[in-house]
Amino acid sequence: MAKDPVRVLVTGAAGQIGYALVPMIARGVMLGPDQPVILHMLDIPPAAESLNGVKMELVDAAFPLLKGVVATTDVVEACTGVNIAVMVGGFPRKEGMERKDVMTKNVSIYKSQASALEKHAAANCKVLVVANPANTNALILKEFAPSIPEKNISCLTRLDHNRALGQISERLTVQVSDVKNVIIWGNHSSTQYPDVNHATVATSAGEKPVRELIADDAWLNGEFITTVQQRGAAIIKARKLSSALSAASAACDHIRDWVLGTPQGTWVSMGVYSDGSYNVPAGLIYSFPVTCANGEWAIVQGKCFVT
Ligand SMILES: NC(=O)c1ccc[n+]([C@@H]2O[C@H](COP(=O)([O-])OP(=O)(O)OC[C@H]3O[C@@H](n4cnc5c(N)ncnc54)[C@H](O)[C@@H]3O)[C@@H](O)[C@H]2O)c1
Ligand SMILES: O=C(O)C[C@H](O)C(=O)O
Repeated sequence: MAKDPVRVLVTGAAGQIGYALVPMIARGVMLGPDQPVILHMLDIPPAAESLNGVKMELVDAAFPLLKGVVATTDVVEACTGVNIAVMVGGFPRKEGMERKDVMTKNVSIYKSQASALEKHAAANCKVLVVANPANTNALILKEFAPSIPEKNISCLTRLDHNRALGQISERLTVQVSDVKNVIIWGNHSSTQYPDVNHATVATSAGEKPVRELIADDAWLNGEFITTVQQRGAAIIKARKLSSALSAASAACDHIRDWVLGTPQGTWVSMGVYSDGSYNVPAGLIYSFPVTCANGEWAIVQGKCFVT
């Protein structure tokens, strides 16, 4: 029997991440190839015409899984009945700025959208904040939507996680799909700590530690870390725009693993509220290693990087 459609909200849908993300969702990249979806797309009035253009393209693409499109500048209409909310709406930083420099503009958006989600989203809606500063925006959303369970509010550090996998795979000339269990600790900012101390690579002789295979601690403790920390800035310098296709893909990975589960023996990085694990103050939104099953994440314990 065909599944009921899932309603997925994308805010900032007329922007560049939105333009990369909505076709991925409509193709089943986020929720699976047998899961019908109804897309809710929100943007602000100056972007209304462009948003309508995205809607026209979604119709023209004739995605078999796409059962409806709501394209609106009305936050209540956008949030009504949504099961998943991907919060991309906001302003990206420009070259030379830190992500916290867009804080004033973006945080106020998350205050007002928190109450719309709280009042109008489906019960148990899962929320992913992408817009920067992502951890702070998620924290604001959590504080201003107290009836949404804390465990349902997360922010994106999967892009950093995927960037770390990508750097290891390039360095070792192995398939990125053979590398797993890196960890991004902390904020989606240049203060994050990308950790390879438990990461492994699948080889013909079994799983081997990344540190052993790379055999270059100076690179792993230096250039590797700064490359991952600074990758967002490097993309902005190269493209004159911030990352979009990789951010959209990471958002799909984040939601897919949260809803459908992480593979056995694999963890991923998610920005989630701290329960005090690893002595991170309780209530902060912080990136930890997590496994997911039955639609719930759990922080992986015992992977402390301070030895
Ligand atoms: N967490 C991550 O890994 C990650 C990665 C890449 C980008 N980002 C962030 O994602 C955000 C979006 O990036 P982008 O490149 O798509 O930007 P963009 O400027 O291309 O698109 C943002 C869209 O948000 C819309 N918007 C602004 N205020 C809004 C509001 N109140 N409600 C709804 N929509 C609103 C804008 O009109 C625009 O269409 C930025 O903050 C960027 O820094 C985060
Ligand atoms: O770096 C940025 O400002 C955009 C995004 O957060 C990224 O990491 O690519």
